[in-house]
Amino acid sequence: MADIYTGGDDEETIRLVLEKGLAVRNVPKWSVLRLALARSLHIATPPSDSLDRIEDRKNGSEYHLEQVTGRGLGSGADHEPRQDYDAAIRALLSVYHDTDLFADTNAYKRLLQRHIRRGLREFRTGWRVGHDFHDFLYQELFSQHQGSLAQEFSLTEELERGLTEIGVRGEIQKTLHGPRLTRFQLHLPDVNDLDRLKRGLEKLSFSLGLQEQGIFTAPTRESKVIGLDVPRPRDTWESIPGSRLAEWIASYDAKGGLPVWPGVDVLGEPVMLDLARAPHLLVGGTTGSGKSVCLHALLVSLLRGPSRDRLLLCLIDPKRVEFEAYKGLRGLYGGEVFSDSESTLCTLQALVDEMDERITRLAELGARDLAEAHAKGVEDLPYIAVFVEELADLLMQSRASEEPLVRLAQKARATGIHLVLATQRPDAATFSGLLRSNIPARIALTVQKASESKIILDRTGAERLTGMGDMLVATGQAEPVRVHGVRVMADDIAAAVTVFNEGAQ
Ligand SMILES: Nc1ncnc2c1ncn2[C@@H]1O[C@H](COP(=O)(O)OP(=O)(O)OP(=O)(O)O)[C@@H](O)[C@H]1O
Repeated sequence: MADIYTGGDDEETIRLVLEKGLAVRNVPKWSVLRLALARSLHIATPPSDSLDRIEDRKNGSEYHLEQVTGRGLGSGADHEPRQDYDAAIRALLSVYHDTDLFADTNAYKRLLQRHIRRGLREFRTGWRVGHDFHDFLYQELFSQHQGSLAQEFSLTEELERGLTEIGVRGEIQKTLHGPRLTRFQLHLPDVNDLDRLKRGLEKLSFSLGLQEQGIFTAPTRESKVIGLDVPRPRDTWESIPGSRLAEWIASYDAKGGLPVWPGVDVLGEPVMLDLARAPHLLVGGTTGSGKSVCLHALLVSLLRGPSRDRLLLCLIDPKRVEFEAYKGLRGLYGGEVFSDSESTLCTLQALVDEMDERITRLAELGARDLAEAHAKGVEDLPYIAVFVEELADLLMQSRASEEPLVRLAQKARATGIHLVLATQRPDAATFSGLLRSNIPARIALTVQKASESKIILDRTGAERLTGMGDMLVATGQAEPVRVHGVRVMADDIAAAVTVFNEGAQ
């Protein structure tokens, strides 16, 4: 009898990882199972027992402990290297689950299977074919490492040398560490040094070997002191786990509205924006920049947020992959995730009708907006947050969808209907003038060209971000804020959906 079972979706993930991710031949499938186990053990909370249910057994497979943990291997062979890690893995899981799994082999196998299936699910939801799998795994497994003192020291020295090279005389007064960047507070005795510094930023990045990632300046309150945000090597980055969202929401006291937390600022403080005030948002970034993870952070914020009992989500996903995890949500507008162009167009038109009805209703109530209607005790008008996963695909499939989108962007603000439009192709055809002028809030993840940054933010800069959820968040007129995104994973989404559904019962 086999020890570990997988489903059809697990097997498909294993196949993709081997063929497209690791790009290797003749490597056994169970080596991916081992990677999946390592991935799952990096998550602090135990895998859920719902992972015991295997939907598609027919296309699944079976594995033995000999393959996965090497049980029994090498024990008798004289000169072969020992490859039996079973006791080590059993010990690891015993500590993780705080139970003696040496005394209960069935429980051991069950937990091992849960971990492996959770790890595979993380690969499925976190990694996309076409993205670098090694990079993905590296980030997943090693991103929590802190920078050493020696690294910090050498970065300071290199920066001082680079500043001299571009002719800037400055003194580093303070060094502050954020999750990915180090902020150097630089005192410039001569104001002309500021011009030299700004002109020389590209050379300075080059001198520090930062390639396309840039050094950004940040104003400070002190006279003649400027902040220089310098990216650190990737293995010193601190990832921002999805569990932080629940903490931030719990300590948020204001009632109502649609607060969302895309991530933390350069120094690690949470950054919030209220979608109800935004009132519509564009999220742009090249493929692999972290757009989908960012959308999940916004969605999880809403599902756990203060208006969760008055919220409908309208999810439109022409790619059909990103919003799978929300299919069981009770608060889905229209009861489904929309993907084909016909039903999407109908839905957008229905939203325009809903908006018009709400405008009349608000006028009758004497309320200026939905928040005022709620304050007057109106119960039957929930907020509706409309998420479009890929605006460019939607418009390519159905140009007619633009008209209802523009009408919503122009007039839906007061009625509590808010748009979040995401695209990996921020160009003038996708984000047309009419949408641009009515979608004031923007999030730019890393883009390839400065011109794309200008389309999203009306300024350059996003082409010099560090990728993987690094973003510039602009609301209204204020300067964009640099934000490192929350790393939301499948478990965070599943937990938020459960919290929401329990409240909706
Ligand atoms: N906030 C984050 N912290 C750490 N890593 C991240 C973060 N956001 C994204 N990543 C990494 O970047 C990868 C790509 O993210 P994501 O799938 O969201 O990109 P995308 O822009 O939606 O790509 P595509 O447009 O191809 O779907 C993730 O698998 C993850 O490894």
